[in-house]
Amino acid sequence: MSAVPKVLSIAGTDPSGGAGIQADLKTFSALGAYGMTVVTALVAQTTTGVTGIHEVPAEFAAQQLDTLLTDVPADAVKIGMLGNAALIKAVAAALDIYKPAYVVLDPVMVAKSGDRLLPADAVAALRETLLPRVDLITPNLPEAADLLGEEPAASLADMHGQAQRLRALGARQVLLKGGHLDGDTCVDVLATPDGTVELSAPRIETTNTHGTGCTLSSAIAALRPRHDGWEGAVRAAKAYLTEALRAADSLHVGHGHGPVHHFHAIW
Ligand SMILES: Nc1ncnc2c1ncn2[C@@H]1O[C@H](COP(=O)(O)OP(=O)(O)OP(=O)(O)O)[C@@H](O)[C@H]1O
Ligand SMILES: Cc1ncc(CO)c(N)n1
Repeated sequence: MSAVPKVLSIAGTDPSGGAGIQADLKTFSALGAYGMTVVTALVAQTTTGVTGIHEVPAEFAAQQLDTLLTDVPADAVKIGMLGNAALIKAVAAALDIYKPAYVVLDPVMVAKSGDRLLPADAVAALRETLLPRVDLITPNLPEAADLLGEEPAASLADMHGQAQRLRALGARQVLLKGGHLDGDTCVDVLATPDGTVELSAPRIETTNTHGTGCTLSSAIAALRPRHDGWEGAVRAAKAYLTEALRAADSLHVGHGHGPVHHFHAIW
């Protein structure tokens, strides 16, 4: 077997364990990767919403990155909640220094509960500073609309157009997630330099959707070192997420949108 990939999540916390850095670590472990973390923000949140955010000073996020990456290089990096423009710039600077092979950016802006996790005035920093430095971005429909300054896509045809326009902004690969559209299937659009493909999965009927975006982006980061290209890693990650949504059926956590379940074995 090839060496175990060491995968870093740079993200905020979720004490309920369903989203954020906790979801990322569970995903890494379930997929056989070695997980590492740099926390950007402590978030008081659960399945029902966010009650407070305590951001880490950008210099201290940089110190965590330097301390970690000088000892343990990451084979892949997933970036989630960053919270403000200073944190965005600190992460961009670390990418320039340490040059990890694979970087996935989930441009987290708003939690499923509707609470903002990135102020509107920091979206430009994300677009201009980070987007050109990463390999893949994984926006949902409202996030793509915010990055482009357009209305959210209302159809698959709109999604194709927006995925292409996000590439034109400098993102090398774009996975535009269609979970927010209606229908029996959840279709995401992957735009790469080779063209645009639709990735479809059955829509699981469940209210346990807390952490779907975090799980998908960290699964892609964990799987990318084991695949030849982005499309294979993204397809495998989406299959994993669909199983985690199915497994959430036996999980009863909280009074809001329950988390997906990273079921892999019973010992
Ligand atoms: N009910 C469902 N069944 C199957 N797949 C789903 C379902 N809901 C979302 N997905 C898939 O989950 C992934 C995340 O999609 P979504 O658009 O919900 O992301 P998100 O809004 O960023 O999530 P989050 O709220 O965690 O930030 C996509 O691949 C989407 O197609
Ligand atoms: C910290 C964190 N990151 C991402 C999400 C996804 O919405 C969340 N709820 N919390």
